[in-house]
Amino acid sequence: MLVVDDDGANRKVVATILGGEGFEVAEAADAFLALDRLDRFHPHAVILDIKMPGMDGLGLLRDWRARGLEVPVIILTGHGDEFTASHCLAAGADAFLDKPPQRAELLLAVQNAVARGKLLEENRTLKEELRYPPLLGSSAAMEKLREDIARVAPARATVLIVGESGTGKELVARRIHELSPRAEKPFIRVNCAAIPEELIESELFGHEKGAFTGAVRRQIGKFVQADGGTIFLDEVGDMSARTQAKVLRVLQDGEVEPVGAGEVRRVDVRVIAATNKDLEKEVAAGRFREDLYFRLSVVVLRTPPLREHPEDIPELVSYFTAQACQEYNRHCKKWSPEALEQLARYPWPGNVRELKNLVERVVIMDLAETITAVDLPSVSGRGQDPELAAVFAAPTLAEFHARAEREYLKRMLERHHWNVAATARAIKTPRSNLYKKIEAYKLRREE
Ligand SMILES: Nc1ncnc2c1ncn2[C@@H]1O[C@H](COP(=O)(O)OP(=O)(O)OP(=O)(O)O)[C@@H](O)[C@H]1O
Repeated sequence: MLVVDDDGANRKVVATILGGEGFEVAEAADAFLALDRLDRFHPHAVILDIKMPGMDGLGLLRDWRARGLEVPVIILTGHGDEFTASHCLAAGADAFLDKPPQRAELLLAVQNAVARGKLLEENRTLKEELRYPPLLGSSAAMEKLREDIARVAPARATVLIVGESGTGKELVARRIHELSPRAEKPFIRVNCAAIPEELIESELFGHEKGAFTGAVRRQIGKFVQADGGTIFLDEVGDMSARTQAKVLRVLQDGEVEPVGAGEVRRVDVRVIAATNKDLEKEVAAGRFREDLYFRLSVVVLRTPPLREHPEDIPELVSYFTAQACQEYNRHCKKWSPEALEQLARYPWPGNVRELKNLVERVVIMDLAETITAVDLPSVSGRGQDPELAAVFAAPTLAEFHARAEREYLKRMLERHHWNVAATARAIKTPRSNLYKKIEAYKLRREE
């Protein structure tokens, strides 16, 4: 349990009750320490006071929830009224108790919170597994990458991961963290390209309340959140010169300066950066600081584009198919050898991400049990499907119906190897009707 209260005597009361029941209790006297304890101890629940100097309990709770921290929170306050209670519950508190806490009431709230926390944790593990699959691929290129990851993980060295979009740079960063001595500490990802220029500095380094217009609350920066752990700067090539200078300072001196704070704080953070830009070119063009580039690129790992290791496609496809079938509740599907060959010939400009999306689309469409090359028009013509384009180019509705029907029948017949009886059965139309349509649309088997 984590007890957050600026009043030491109150903390002791709660800690004594909980300690007496065998709970392990950590304490924090303010919002900053609370975050630190949260990271360090991963408590099963937090007992939080509202009135505290600096950031109050409600602000802290909102901040945690906004960042996706789901730890159960029990609010304890001496100023309990309905208005505050409804605010706390709306902000994501699990329970709201008056001070001084009644032993039985407190224990019941804690037990409920712990039960909910366990469910959350199970849920999170499942979700994480869904979101962060293992780094797949047994090709020589992927084996080499895995070896490099294992080699650099234990050191504190900064790592720069370069590679095209969708090649698994984030997965690599997570693996490095997981295999490092920091694995139990936070892994914080910042997508430098997704944050507006004027916000990135306070996002990374935090800001004081009132530091600029709109800074209504104090914000703890990502570098501080990552203290003891790893920060992953994704799309690092997209940082402004000003932010680059500040990041350089953290790398050189381990110091961060929240916007408007006027003082620095020391952090111990391992930096992993990733980019799909050619950073050397960016340096040459004067858009990226050379000194920062040298600092970041102590170790460089390259994630290979999928077209360089097409032999991994069957393994990836089988993993993503099983995953999608489970997620969308579909029967498990197989891929025909021809379909897999077709995938191997495609150049995959969007790499593994594109492959994963294609597999998901095919699974959702819920075609036959075996997926054949016919089901993959988008990869056979580099994303173009002229037949379908022709259907949608129909000038009238009647013409659209006709073209769509023709195309549909043609594909269904091909899927059933032009066995008219089987096709008719599959699409639930009389065989005679199908023969008529084949005549009318002049459908012929292509050899
Ligand atoms: N080797 C791999 N094994 C399993 N999944 C992978 C692999 N490579 C990529 N993926 C999956 O492909 C998707 C894209 O991966 P990721 O986000 O790590 O790519 P990225 O290189 O960081 O892309 P971007 O540069 O666009 O951010 C994710 O869903 C990831 O799980």
